[in-house]
Amino acid sequence: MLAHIARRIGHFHGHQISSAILRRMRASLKTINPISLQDFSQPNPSWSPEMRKFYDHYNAQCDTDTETYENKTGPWRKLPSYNRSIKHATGGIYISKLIQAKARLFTRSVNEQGATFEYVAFFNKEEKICICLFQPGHLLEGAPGHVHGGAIATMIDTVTGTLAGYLSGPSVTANLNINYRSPVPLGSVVIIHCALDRIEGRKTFITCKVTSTDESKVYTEATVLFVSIKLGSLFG
Ligand SMILES: CCCCCCCCCCCC(=O)SCCNC(=O)CCNC(=O)[C@H](O)C(C)(C)COP(=O)(O)OP(=O)(O)OC[C@H]1O[C@@H](n2cnc3c(N)ncnc32)[C@H](O)[C@@H]1OP(=O)(O)O
Repeated sequence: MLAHIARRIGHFHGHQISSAILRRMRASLKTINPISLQDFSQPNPSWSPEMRKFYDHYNAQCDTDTETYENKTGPWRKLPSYNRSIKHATGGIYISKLIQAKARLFTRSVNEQGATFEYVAFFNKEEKICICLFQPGHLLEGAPGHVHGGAIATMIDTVTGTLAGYLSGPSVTANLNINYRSPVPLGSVVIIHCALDRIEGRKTFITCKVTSTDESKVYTEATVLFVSIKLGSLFG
């Protein structure tokens, strides 16, 4: 666990971060609470047998043991998912300390297991792709019995953004273009497939497709543009 924390402090999505930002983050580490380092993408009782089956399938093909962080062989890396983008970083971006203390990553802001965004993502560095198993919960309803389009957009933004971050460093979404092909049933399990299209200077173009687990049904297709930024610009 400690090695994992150290890796998270020195890197953002695998990219080295500047020493000034690092100093601020280290200073704020004094307040670290081990409980708050919970990885929310670990299996929990709300996961359906199908979600668990596909998690086991990809987890078995990972390059790092999820529990011990020891190396093994496999093309995938399971990405941990915390409830803050960059934990404990301080700076001028928050209106008040109260907001800073209460801020949570949107997809991890509801504590009730299974109610909203249950997901786990895996990254394949060699192929520059990311897949995410997503089980949308009952609080994400849009059309009756189906998932709200904004919730689907949120997950597409999150997973493509994660891939862009790993490939190009700190980036923000500049353009998100979505075609909704078929409604996603609440409580089902879908796979969000993301792939690098191209990188042009600061611009990273990612394509995305949401499908059923057997990939026979396409629910959603998207293209997303991320623009890389200096991490310091987020900290004032
Ligand atoms: C482990 C933790 C996991 C945590 C995992 C969590 C992942 C969550 C991911 C969520 C990500 C978000 O939602 S981020 C939040 C939503 N997004 C935002 O708030 C971004 C707001 N927009 C901005 O800040 C800005 O507009 C930028 C940074 C995008 C661009 O501003 P800039 O830095 O001044 O750069 P600028 O010169 O304008 O643009 C650079 C190049 O991009 C092009 N460009 C810029 N915007 C666009 C656009 N909308 N459509 C087409 N092209 C564009 C320009 O033409 C230019 O191309 P050329 O001339 O070079 O060819």
